[in-house]
Amino acid sequence: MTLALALFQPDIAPNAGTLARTMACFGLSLHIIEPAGFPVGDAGFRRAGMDYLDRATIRRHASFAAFELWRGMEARRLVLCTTRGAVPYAAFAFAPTDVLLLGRESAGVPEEVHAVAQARILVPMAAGARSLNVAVAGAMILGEALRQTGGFPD
Ligand SMILES: C[S@@+](CC[C@H](N)C(=O)[O-])C[C@H]1O[C@@H](n2cnc3c(N)ncnc32)[C@H](O)[C@@H]1O
Repeated sequence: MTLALALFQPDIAPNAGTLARTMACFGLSLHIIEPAGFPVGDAGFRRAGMDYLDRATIRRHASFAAFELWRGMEARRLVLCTTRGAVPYAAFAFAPTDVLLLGRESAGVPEEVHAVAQARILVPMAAGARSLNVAVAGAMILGEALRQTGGFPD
């Protein structure tokens, strides 16, 4: 089993496409928790994902409950990436089977999802900065998780 990335009800198709491409480049799977703010096959999603989408492993979950069912079966830890996180991501000890959850662009994740996560991590930012673009935050955190767990392809 390898690291996975999940998007909670993503709003912006090109961000999701960018992350689908990123995951395809590392041979990892992307999980999309519905409802997304764009249809399957959205042009912006395809433009950002380019031909990498042909080799991307993307799994859509109908709801957070359905995602949780899958996660339970795989016995993966849920690591929430959040601007309200307590642990700076580089100081966090990632496991090779973690699923890294990113919130929606407009609103992050609801309280109940915050509460379910086994860990909450953040990319520290300068005072006054609200948040990073979700694809940038995801790429930074994924890179550190891959580095720590030896997950980069040879
Ligand atoms: C544009 S941000 C969401 C901003 C939203 N207003 C909020 O309060 O969460 C979209 C997602 O990117 C991730 N993100 C953005 N900046 C981050 C940071 N500095 N540390 C960790 N995750 C971050 C989080 O998963 C966040 O839910």
